Amino acid sequence: MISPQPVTDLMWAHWKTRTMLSAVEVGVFTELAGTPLTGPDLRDRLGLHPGPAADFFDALVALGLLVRADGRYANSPEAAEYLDANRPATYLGGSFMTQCPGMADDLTGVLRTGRAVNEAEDGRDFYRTMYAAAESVRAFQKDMTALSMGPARAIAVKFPWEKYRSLADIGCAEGALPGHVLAHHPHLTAIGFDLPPARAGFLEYTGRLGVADRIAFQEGDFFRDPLPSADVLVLGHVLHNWGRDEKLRLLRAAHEALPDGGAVLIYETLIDDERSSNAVGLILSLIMHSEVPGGFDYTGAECLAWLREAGFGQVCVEHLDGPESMVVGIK
Ligand SMILES: C[S@@+](CC[C@H](N)C(=O)[O-])C[C@H]1O[C@@H](n2cnc3c(N)ncnc32)[C@H](O)[C@@H]1O
Repeated sequence: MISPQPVTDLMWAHWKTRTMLSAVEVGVFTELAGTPLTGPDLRDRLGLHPGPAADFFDALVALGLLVRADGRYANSPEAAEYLDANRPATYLGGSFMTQCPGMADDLTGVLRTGRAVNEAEDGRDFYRTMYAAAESVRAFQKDMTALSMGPARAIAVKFPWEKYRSLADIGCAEGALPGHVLAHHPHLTAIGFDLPPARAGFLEYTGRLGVADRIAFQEGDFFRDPLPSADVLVLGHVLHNWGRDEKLRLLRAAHEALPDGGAVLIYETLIDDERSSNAVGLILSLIMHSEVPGGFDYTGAECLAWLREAGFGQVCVEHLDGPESMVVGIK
């Protein structure tokens, strides 16, 4: 008999997400920061009804977000790091709250029409609209940090930074990648390169990480201006916004800007070469179809071929964390 479990698991995934979001919304993880509490104390501080509270807290234990010891609840290490609103350099809860509810409601329409829900014509149009108001710039940047925190921290330890002195993050948003890499590697300096509206958020976020004296923001348009020069050029979740020709244009520009021996480092939720196991990579590609027409996610094999076409001799793919991988090309 074929078990229905794989499909019911996907339905329950929705409820698991909903439970985490309610915990973020009522402030469970922020309340528990540094202070384990009994169930009744936690419930009273959060103003929750006694009926469902115990099941709610224990569900969070089962989800790995809380731990329970000696009758008290405490944050798991992951919840303490990423869901406590008082730790703004690593807090992801706010972005989850805005990204998750209703986010995918328009997917069926996109599948039927092939048109972006926001009616953007391409990536340029998407950013023009997104960056029209300061609040939407900051909200977008926080969403980018929620996506790039995992790969940024993995890249900080997996890439051989000891061989290099400088990096430039092209399309840096808030600067999660250079911020976390510099926090791990005191010998490095960095430039964050992005459109002018990204500046304020970049300075605020990297300032919080205590690396402001080794990092600078350089405004520019990567389709019009030369890329900054550095030993390593990073393109994180950038190529997937664009069509094949623009992807190649960016890789050629990176090759031109790098010194001999310099590296381009691309990180994305790379689709596996068989296009059958990295569901997040494939779903993110669907999100590109619904937000930035022309953009698409791609496999490691495709990226290696583009890098060779752009002139990079030595190229490789390495898994980072969860659905994310990096592709490196040496000039
Ligand atoms: C999808 S976000 C990725 C942000 C970040 N690298 C990350 O991994 O979270 C793409 C970034 O490219 C920037 N960008 C888009 N068009 C650009 C252009 N023409 N020139 C420079 N930056 C651009 C956007 O402002 C945005 O910060």
